[in-house]
Amino acid sequence: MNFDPLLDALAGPGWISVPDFLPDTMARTVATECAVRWDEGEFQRAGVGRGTGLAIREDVRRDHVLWLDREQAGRAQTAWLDIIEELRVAMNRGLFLGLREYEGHFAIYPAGGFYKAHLDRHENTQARIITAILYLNDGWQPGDGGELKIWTTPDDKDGAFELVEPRMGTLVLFRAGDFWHEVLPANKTRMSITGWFRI
Ligand SMILES: O=C(O)CCC(=O)C(=O)O
Ligand SMILES: [Fe+2]
Repeated sequence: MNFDPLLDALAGPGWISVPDFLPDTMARTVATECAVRWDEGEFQRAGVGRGTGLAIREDVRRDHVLWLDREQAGRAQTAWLDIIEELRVAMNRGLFLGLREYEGHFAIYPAGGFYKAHLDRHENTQARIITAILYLNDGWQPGDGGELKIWTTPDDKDGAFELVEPRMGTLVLFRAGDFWHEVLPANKTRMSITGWFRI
């Protein structure tokens, strides 16, 4: 894969949205694996914070997550983790980010789900450097909701923003500590993989 446009965007504006980053056939198989694990009841309510500060906050976010795990990954999930690893190496080569690992989870927002405006960097740790989100919604249409609202000026939560439609195969990358973002209420079940490259 050619990651140059992604690296240029991260070095410049600091964020990018890439429609059809994953070919449809592959994105669909990832989505199917996600749906199967959901049906098997393997997801948990997502929390806010980390460690002993982790709390369920229905006023802040209403998604359910399942952490990716190479040991338990199906074929599609493994293929995704391989692409992520290639991207990690490319970012380290091109941008000298010194990223050591990736942590990611499937996320499902049932109808009515949202995630209020936030930054992806936890208090007291700088470890999450780059956020990567892959959307898995087949046939997403305006009106389905669940757009990602991202404020496009670093550290700014009031100014210019863009809305990203969570369409099957779209990838969003941004510098985790710099960009305020929010998931608008979903009107239909919304699926994705969200992950972070860490130092
Ligand atoms: O799914 C999205 O569009 C964003 C999710 C998010 O912001 C997060 O999980 O931290
Ligand atoms: Fe986030």
